[in-house]
Amino acid sequence: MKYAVLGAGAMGLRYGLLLQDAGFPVDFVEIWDKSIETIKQQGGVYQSRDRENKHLVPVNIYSPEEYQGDPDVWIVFVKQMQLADALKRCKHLFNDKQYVIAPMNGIGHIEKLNQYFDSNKVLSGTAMIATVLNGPGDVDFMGPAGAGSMKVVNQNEKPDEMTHKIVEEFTKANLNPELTTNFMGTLMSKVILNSVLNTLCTMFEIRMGEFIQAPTAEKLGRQLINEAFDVCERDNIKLLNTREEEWQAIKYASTTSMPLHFPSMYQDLSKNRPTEVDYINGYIYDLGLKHHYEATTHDYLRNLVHLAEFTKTFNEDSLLAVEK
Ligand SMILES: NC(=O)C1=CN([C@@H]2O[C@H](COP(=O)(O)OP(=O)(O)OC[C@H]3O[C@@H](n4cnc5c(N)ncnc54)[C@H](OP(=O)(O)O)[C@@H]3O)[C@@H](O)[C@H]2O)C=CC1
Ligand SMILES: CC(C)(CO)C(=O)C(=O)O
Repeated sequence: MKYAVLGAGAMGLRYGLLLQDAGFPVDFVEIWDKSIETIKQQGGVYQSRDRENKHLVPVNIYSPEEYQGDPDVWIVFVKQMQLADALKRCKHLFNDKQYVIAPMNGIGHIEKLNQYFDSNKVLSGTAMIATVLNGPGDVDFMGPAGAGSMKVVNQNEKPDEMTHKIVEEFTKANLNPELTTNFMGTLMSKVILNSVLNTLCTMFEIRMGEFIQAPTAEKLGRQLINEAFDVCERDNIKLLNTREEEWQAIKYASTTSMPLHFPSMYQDLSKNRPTEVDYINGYIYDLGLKHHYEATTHDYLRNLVHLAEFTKTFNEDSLLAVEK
């Protein structure tokens, strides 16, 4: 099938380049001007693995306004905050034959996708695939070839022929997809993992492998997991994991599958950009509120991440102004 990847950042490039390498036609539709300019100018994307073997891979890249293709499947990988604008800029490109899959972190994307795609053609999922964007058009795949895995899930929880074809082609591309039929349970299991790892590693500027060695890691992690599970139970979400399994998944990712990874939230903070925390811990807190339950630890942590964002953009001049 023909794919268009919306977002040529870390994950968009990883998915698109792997599919292209497996022989499928891929176009990249990018919303970040600097990235389009750089990729066109350098004649492709620089791809490396664990910082080694950096090489140039030619790609097709367009702005939404330039693109004229009609893909079978859109793969959407932008930050949650960018999605509404990205979809608006692409709306002339969408039609009712196309499917969309968006395995982004956090929750906030589904209702936005539903403004343009019928829910029967919306797939989401989760990506346990660590990837770093060194800069525009320069992507680093973390882990050996074939590393990482993902879950694929239909919004209507009814896998059809197209779903199976997507899973088959993603398998050929080494993305290791597993099909599930529990929409919210699948998404929330990853939201919970990110609510622990992305926030805590980001604020302390540490890799996942450093976090997990901390004597307090388990206590911190389990408290967040317990609160998030309490919220999900109130919302009748049947999670894929038990509380214990969720902690073990965090432990496994941090010790075995990606210990050297700084979660993607850190990559935002370190470049002085806003994070997705409102779509992760913020989503858990807001969902709790709907059931008159306050997930206070998640709220507190969300605000700590916002404090970290603020300190990164703090301007010394404003302090001088306060002194006067
Ligand atoms: N990276 C990962 O390992 C994983 C990410 N995800 C999820 O995938 C989705 C897409 O994330 P991801 O692919 O990581 O994000 P991206 O790499 O797409 O983020 C790139 C965006 O960051 C901004 N940016 C500005 N300056 C820079 C710079 N110097 N270097 C890098 N980026 C810059 C640009 O937007 P602007 O200028 O508008 O700020 C650009 O569009 C998110 O939901 C994320 O949580 C899921 C699993 C793993
Ligand atoms: C790869 C992983 C799972 C690490 O938490 C992730 O989702 C991220 O970096 O945002």
